[in-house]
Amino acid sequence: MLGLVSNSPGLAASDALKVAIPIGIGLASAAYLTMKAVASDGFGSDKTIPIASLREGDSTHDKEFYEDQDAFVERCQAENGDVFGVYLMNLNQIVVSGPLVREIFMNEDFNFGDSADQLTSMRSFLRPMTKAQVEFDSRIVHGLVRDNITPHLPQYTARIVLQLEKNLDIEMAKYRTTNKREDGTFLVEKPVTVLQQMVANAMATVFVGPEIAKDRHVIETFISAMADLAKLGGNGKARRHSVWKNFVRRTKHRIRSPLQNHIQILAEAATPVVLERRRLEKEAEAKGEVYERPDDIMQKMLDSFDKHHFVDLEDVCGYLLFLILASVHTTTDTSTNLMFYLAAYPQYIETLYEEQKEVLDQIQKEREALRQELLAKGEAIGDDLDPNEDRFLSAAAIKRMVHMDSFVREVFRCRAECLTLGHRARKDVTLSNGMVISKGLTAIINMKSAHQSPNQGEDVTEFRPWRFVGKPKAATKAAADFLPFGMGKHACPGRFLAIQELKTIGVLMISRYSMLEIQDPSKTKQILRSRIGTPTISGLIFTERK
Ligand code: HEM
Repeated sequence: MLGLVSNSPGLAASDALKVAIPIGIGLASAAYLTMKAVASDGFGSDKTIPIASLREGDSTHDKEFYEDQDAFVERCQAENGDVFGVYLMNLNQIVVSGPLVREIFMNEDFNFGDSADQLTSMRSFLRPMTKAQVEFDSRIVHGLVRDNITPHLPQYTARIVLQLEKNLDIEMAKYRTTNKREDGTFLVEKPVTVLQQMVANAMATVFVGPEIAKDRHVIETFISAMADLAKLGGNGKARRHSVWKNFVRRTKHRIRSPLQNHIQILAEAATPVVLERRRLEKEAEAKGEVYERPDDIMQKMLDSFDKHHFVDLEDVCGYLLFLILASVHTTTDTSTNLMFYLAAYPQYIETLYEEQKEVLDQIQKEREALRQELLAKGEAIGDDLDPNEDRFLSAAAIKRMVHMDSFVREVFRCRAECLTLGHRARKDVTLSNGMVISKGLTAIINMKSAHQSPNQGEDVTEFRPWRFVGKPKAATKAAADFLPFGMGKHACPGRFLAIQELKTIGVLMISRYSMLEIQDPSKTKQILRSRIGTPTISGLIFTERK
């Protein structure tokens, strides 16, 4: 298998030629497609789908939407019902609301990736991730997460917590000294940079293992790959589909996607580690000993190399980088947002702090009782009951923190964009209400109809962090009433890891800081509703817990 560790195949000059020819053809097709889009009404064959009226003076719905998403969606739904057309992001899209939302997620003829690609040319960016040119629909990465991470999460927790804790302390120490204020508090101008280091290091130890995760170049490349992805998503600016921009991006990516550099850096760092692992495996075999396989996703991928038809180590690194992008970008962004919610609603911090103390006290008591039981029977106390680990943040302890779980779920519920998670139709699809969404159109989800439905309880427009306490509504439960992770077969397989990390980050923060404040409170509303990938526009002030 190691023979497959190749020299990286950076693009040769001849590849530029391969791109030059399509440029001419591409220019002509771009012009043709633009004309075509303008010429047709573009909302498909079903004329019973109402089109939302335009505000006086507007030629599209963008301005009204970006001014006040809630008011826009409310007006359109009141005027048109659950399904209506909008001209948004330079695309004709069909908004789907209420119970019909489920049909979009559950029908394989709608595709989330197709829609994301239409807006961002994401697939040409990601293409170097797979040398085998496996189709994006292959679900290899879905399976890797579902089979290797989710069921074994408790095994990875100690490593994750250690990395989160260590990197939180390292990053905060920088600000504590340089940004100390007279009242003893200190300012972190860009909290996202703290969270980036925490999350990238924690994810790295699970995906590529502790040896590679120690390499600063690797962590830096993960963080900069994330920035490249955020750039593709528009860095929080108003999204706008552009045939021309897509054409230019795809052409550039075909010459060289920025992802290629990141993959090469990872492959270079991984090569000696894989060689050493291979050596140890052979050595163990020769001695007739059992080789203790390192417990990380890279090893699992190497062990299933043939099953997944990987081509070489660089190919494996491509998939790993995709997993890093899917996990680090989303989790960093959401945990940063979580910090701002803690700052905007400081009245809830003490309840969360009390909860963690109670849960850890309880676990300590239970472990002590087990130790006493063993002693009474004259049996030895194993390492698993080491008293030094009684107050460790285990997966079980994090699970018991139901207020933190509810807080995190409420952050997701309140933050969600009103219209998002577009799914493009691969063929004409008839909904159960008889309406037909034509092939090529994007069904965009009315999240407000799900997240602010009366089924969510009282004051659905308000942030009520204990809304889900005592209810069967864990933050991992992807369903029609909770859609940040999608739902159905394609629901995010990484949500169990993501939620556990988010809760841990919340717990670590409030165990060290009794108060977080938004440096510029005038930006609070904008920050709390910011779209994923939006740069944060205010710092945070931290008060250390006495
Ligand atoms: C706050 C964190 C996260 C959010 C909000 C999030 C959200 C999503 C969403 C909306 C989808 C698309 C669902 C659909 O197609 O309808 C998705 C897919 C996916 N996510 Fe996540 N995700 C997060 C964290 C993670 C993590 C930590 C991992 C990896 C461990 C991960 C791995 C994936 C993969 C592999 C897919 C593709 C699934 C498929 O195509 O079947 N995500 N995620």
